[in-house]
Amino acid sequence: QEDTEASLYDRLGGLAPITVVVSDFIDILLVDDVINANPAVNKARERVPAPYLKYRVTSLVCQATGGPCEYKGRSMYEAHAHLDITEAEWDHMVMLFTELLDEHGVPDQETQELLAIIGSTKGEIVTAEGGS
Ligand code: HEM
Repeated sequence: QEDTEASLYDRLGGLAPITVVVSDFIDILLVDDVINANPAVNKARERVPAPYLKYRVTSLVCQATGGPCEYKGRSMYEAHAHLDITEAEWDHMVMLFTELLDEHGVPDQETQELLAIIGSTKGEIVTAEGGS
């Protein structure tokens, strides 16, 4: 990446479009049957307010894309270890995210960069041992 290239944050249009995509994405995950089949995730859904999650995920994405936010939440491992997230649930989440970016008209280059950022967290988030 050249120094002169705009940050991913700027190319996505800044905080307003990022908040919309994050909000839509969390709304989709909260009612998704595959994700909610995980009992620990389903339970967390009742305990953790959606607006809180949207705020935290937005500040993380804003920071990771080069925006002016500072993520102050837990590490990805601390936030997800108790959820026993499987590889299959992860793959399903990535599929839903990719579809959503397409619906919002996010171009291919920016989509690939966002998927790379998400992908870099997989090792901390997918902690389930077996299939389930
Ligand atoms: C299948 C994939 C995922 C599922 C099912 C999932 C689900 C959840 C749930 C249920 C919580 C609340 C946990 C609790 O407080 O008990 C949470 C927190 C969070 N997740 Fe995820 N997550 C996934 C992937 C991701 C990814 C890819 C990111 C960002 C790259 C992310 C960012 C966060 C953040 C920032 C929090 C809040 C941390 C805090 O409270 O300090 N999650 N997630």
